[in-house]
Amino acid sequence: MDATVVSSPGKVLIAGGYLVLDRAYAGVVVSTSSRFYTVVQSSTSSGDALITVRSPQFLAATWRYSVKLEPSVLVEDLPTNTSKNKFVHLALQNILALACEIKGITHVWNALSSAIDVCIVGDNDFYSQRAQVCVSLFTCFLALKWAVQLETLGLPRTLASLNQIPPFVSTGAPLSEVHKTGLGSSAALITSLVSSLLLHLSIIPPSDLMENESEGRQLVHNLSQFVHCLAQGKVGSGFDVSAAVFGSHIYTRFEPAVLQRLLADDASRSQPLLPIIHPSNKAWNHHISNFQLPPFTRMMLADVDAGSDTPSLVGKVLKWRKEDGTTADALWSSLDLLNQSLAQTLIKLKDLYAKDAESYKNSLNFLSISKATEWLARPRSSPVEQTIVLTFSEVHQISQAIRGKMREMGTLSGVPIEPIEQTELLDLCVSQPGVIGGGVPGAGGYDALWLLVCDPGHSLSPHQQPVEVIENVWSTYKKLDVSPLSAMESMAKGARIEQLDKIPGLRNAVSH
Ligand SMILES: Nc1ncnc2c1ncn2[C@@H]1O[C@H](COP(=O)(O)OP(=O)(O)O)[C@@H](O)[C@H]1O
Ligand SMILES: C[C@@](O)(CCOP(=O)(O)OP(=O)(O)O)CC(=O)O
Repeated sequence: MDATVVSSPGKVLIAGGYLVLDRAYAGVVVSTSSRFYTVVQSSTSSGDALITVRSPQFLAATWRYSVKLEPSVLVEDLPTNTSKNKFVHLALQNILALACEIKGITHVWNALSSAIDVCIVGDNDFYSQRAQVCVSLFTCFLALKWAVQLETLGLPRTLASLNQIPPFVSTGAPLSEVHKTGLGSSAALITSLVSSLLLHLSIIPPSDLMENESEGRQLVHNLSQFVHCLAQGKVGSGFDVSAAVFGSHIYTRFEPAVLQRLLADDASRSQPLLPIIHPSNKAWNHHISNFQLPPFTRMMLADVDAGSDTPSLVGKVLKWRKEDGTTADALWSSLDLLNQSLAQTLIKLKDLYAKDAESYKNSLNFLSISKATEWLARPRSSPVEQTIVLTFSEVHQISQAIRGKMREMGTLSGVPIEPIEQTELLDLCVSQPGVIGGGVPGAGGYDALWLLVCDPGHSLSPHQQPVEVIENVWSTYKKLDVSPLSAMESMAKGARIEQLDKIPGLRNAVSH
């Protein structure tokens, strides 16, 4: 039987951090070209395990499970497992339980008539190369591979250097020690695991993952959100899982009450899943509205420092919001206006391109070689081009205003949302030619930054492309350690069925 392969993208919340936790406010999430891949195959190995899950990029990352379907579904770690993976285990338990409820025990037994091997790999972007240098002596030794590639061999910290690293490279560390870059590894992993197994067990048809709005995709969403909340032990806004399922969009969260009974009952597993997880359950009131970055622009991401602990930032901001409701409400309202106008102005650019591609490209050539503060200095020769330049300039101003409000949130709540070190770096970046805007993604902190730059797709000689200008700023920046990520926006909308041999390096990674 052929392998069943599904990939799911990572995420960057470019606007709406903290606000998106409240259903009254929507966030703008961009899905990334960097993805998690789950490959399900029949297994030739015999033994007690019905399901073997492997993550070959990590040390000691094989988990073997026995499965009972009667009297109730029970997936158990084999005693020989040397580590546990709560996310994977909970996913398997609940996927099989839901599958039995939908298609019956006999169907699931037949689908599992031979043991299965599940292999999970993530694009290199999900894990920081730099962090490996310091996590442990052992990984220090192994990380020399990376250091040798990127520094000792004189390779600059650029996108071209990243491209020279083999796909799905081994991190040389156990999962527990690896430093994540904030692209949402667990959400992308759970979504690709849930989708691939629901497909493999014939619970959803492949056609459902080829469409954006199918019942199967909604089922994947609801089950992935549940498993993710259960594994994380908390209900976040869910924008990360939503991006992994649906791709870039404007996200309004679901009311957490929809999962309350299931989460409370998990230990006894006495509740049926289907009435709650089924797409027809109206209590799932999340809202997904279409969004995509404008043509000929590129999102650039940098992994900045040692990272921030999102839950502790969230706790402090929400505590302050409760204590100073009036100030917070005013801030939330003004920030939301800016967030929504950022989304709509970016969408407007897509429409302007659709109306007059030539004027759009002409404008982009000009924008690419001048700083945003100079874009309106001289009027353009045609009114259409003037409108396009004006609209790009609006995006710049709105994104700068959002940064200002996020800094205000940080100051008022005593949380380093855009700490001064990040402000200095971002100010330097957004003052470069061709840079439209940027900020700290999600909860902010020290760990990452995003930029939107013009990407005209042809040489601007004698000028550098904005992407190159930024790579240069990052690789020569001294005050912080800044590494680019190779991710850009994913044009594919969320979870996607893949062919094993069409993804460079995937078959090789899976066969290790
Ligand atoms: N490649 C992988 N293979 C298996 N499990 C993984 C992998 N990457 C992440 N995980 C699971 O996700 C967990 C990390 O979740 P979390 O700390 O919420 O990360 P994130 O913030 O990236 O979503 C890990 O402990 C592990 O259980
Ligand atoms: C604060 C938030 O609104 C956004 C956090 O976004 P991040 O992208 O910073 O999240 P992590 O993946 O956990 O690092 C919390 C939420 O929406 O759940």
